[in-house]
Amino acid sequence: MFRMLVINPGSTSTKIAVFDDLNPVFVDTLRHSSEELAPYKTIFEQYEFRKSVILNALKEKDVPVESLNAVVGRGGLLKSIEGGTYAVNETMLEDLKVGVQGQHASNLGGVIAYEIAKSINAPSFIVDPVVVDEMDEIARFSGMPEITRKSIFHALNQKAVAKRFAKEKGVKYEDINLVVAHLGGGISVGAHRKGRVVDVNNALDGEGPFSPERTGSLPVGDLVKMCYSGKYTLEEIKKKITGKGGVMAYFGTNDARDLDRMMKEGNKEAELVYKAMAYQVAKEIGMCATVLKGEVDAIILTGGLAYGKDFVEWIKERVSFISEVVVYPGEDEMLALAEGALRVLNGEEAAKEYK
Ligand SMILES: Nc1ncnc2c1ncn2[C@@H]1O[C@H](COP(=O)(O)OP(=O)(O)O)[C@@H](O)[C@H]1O
Ligand SMILES: CCCC(=O)OP(=O)(O)O
Repeated sequence: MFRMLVINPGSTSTKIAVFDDLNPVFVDTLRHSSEELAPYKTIFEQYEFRKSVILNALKEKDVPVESLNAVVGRGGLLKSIEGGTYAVNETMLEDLKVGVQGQHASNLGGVIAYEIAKSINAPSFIVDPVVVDEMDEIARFSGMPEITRKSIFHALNQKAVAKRFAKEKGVKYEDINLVVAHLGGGISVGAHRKGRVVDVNNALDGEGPFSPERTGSLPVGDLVKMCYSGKYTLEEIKKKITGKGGVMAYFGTNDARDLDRMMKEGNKEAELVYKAMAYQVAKEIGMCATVLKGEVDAIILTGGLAYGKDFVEWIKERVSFISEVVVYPGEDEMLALAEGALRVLNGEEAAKEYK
């Protein structure tokens, strides 16, 4: 039996779990308000805060660090790579610290996993990081030769729920076509063609629907004017797109439950913004259906926002004509991380090397 600590830092939460093989000892979601994270200027400055949250949770649950056989983290903005389980190595640590493709909480997953594992001489891994890239060549064009579209998305959960759906239907993931919408702090909508995510919006950096804390795609001319207005620094503009965009920009919160509550209290503006987010998700799903030439076996809605009953209904009413819509609220990321690490610990597969 192998005991694994699983660490999953997201933009609005740190999810942690301990598994004995695939049996959960505990699973916990620690949500972080925007005020709580506001004092940290960079993702890396959150390192001590997020690590202490994890170590405290282990203490509270009476799980000694020494009882762990491995630590696995959600991997971050590394160079684009194929999916799988990777051993954390020096090159990866450097790239996570720098954030070679940008800044996101998941950059801390591998780093914290490595540090905790090192203290007990155990191995550390990441699985299906946010830079998994299976995009078709045709999907990479932006219309400006200097800019290539990138695959940055909730790869771990999109793949995990897609495989769960296939298993429940008794078919192989590699034999079906799906559109998967991960609805979290960031939103990604991916076209899965026979086991490969052939197109997906960059969920981090200004593509796709707006989300609880991101703008998604913007009217580019207006954005350029804003950039040259002299009113904002580069860092301020970047923050307006990722972190302070979307629902956060309209209402000062990245917690969709606040939006839900405001709507139920009769706030019409909150209702419209909430509905507009669902509208944009539905449009993105429609786009992915065209990528798959209309051959869509199912649309899967997942992530924290998929707990919102109204939100799910608003999306469903626009996309149900395409195919069956299946809802897996929350995520299967913790189990997927444990499974990825266990396959290596059991010797079923070798850990991939990050170069
Ligand atoms: N019951 C719920 N109803 C509506 N939104 C919810 C609910 N539970 C969580 N959320 C929202 O889901 C978002 C976070 O999703 P999650 O997938 O956990 O994000 P991340 O991993 O990106 O931090 C937040 O905006 C949160 O408010
Ligand atoms: C970087 C892409 C994944 C992402 O946006 O995750 P969160 O929703 O957890 O921020």
